[in-house]
Amino acid sequence: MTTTTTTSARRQEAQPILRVEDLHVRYGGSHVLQGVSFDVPATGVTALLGRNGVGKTTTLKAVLGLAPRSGGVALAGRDVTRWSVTRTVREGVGYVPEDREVFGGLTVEENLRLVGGDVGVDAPIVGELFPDLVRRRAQKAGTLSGGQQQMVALARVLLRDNRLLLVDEPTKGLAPKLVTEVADVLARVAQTTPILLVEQNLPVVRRIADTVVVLDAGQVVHRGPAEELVSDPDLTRELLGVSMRREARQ
Ligand SMILES: Nc1ncnc2c1ncn2[C@@H]1O[C@H](COP(=O)(O)OP(=O)(O)OP(=O)(O)O)[C@@H](O)[C@H]1O
Repeated sequence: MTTTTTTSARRQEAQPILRVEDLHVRYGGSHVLQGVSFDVPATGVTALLGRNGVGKTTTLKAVLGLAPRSGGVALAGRDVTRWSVTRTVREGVGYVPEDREVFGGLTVEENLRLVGGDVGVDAPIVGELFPDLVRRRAQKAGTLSGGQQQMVALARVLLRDNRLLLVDEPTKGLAPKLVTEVADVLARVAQTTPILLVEQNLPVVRRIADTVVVLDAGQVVHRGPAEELVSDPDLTRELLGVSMRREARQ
């Protein structure tokens, strides 16, 4: 009896927050995802990697239901494949898309109140993770730098209760200092909420990812610990077409 309880507790502990099984996406005649399967553990950062155009963004969209999908998607063991996007978001899947999509004509405060209701910038998590946004609460979001806009996009999603975050290339186009700041914010968020992260910047992957999933031509070609991949220049070259420069690895 004791053994059964222990086994069941272990099984629960080991249950992934997200399970993707044999996921397919077709856009017209183009078969973009061709049977993608992977798990996202219930803790930490899982980085979804791959060369340009292999289907990383499409995978995030298919998990949410924003891309036409077939196959299995389970959130904490529940099959969500028939759920609407709205329901999936309400059930705790937060999405930060690649293009940031802040409302440029609205202030930082107004952008956050769109999802944060009465709280907005005054929410404790904003003060804790984004003090700069609190200072800039009255500034129009369209006049913020790319990095600051990324912080608004992240803060907006974090005002909800999330069980899983899908974050698409949050450091793209940012200056090195801001890349580090965004990575640090994500690392702190991941202490409480698992993240599936599309990221091209390998030093960021090394800094914050625990696990990696590599796509190529619409299929998973590698899964494993992040450190194993990023510390192996031959493997990164083979799978991603790039390798970590020596100075970036230090
Ligand atoms: N709405 C769409 N209609 C048709 N084709 C699409 C659509 N969205 C994406 N694709 C195609 O699907 C493929 C995968 O695109 P996706 O954006 O998922 O790749 P990615 O790995 O995220 O690329 P990148 O690293 O360049 O952002 C590409 O060939 C792209 O042109």
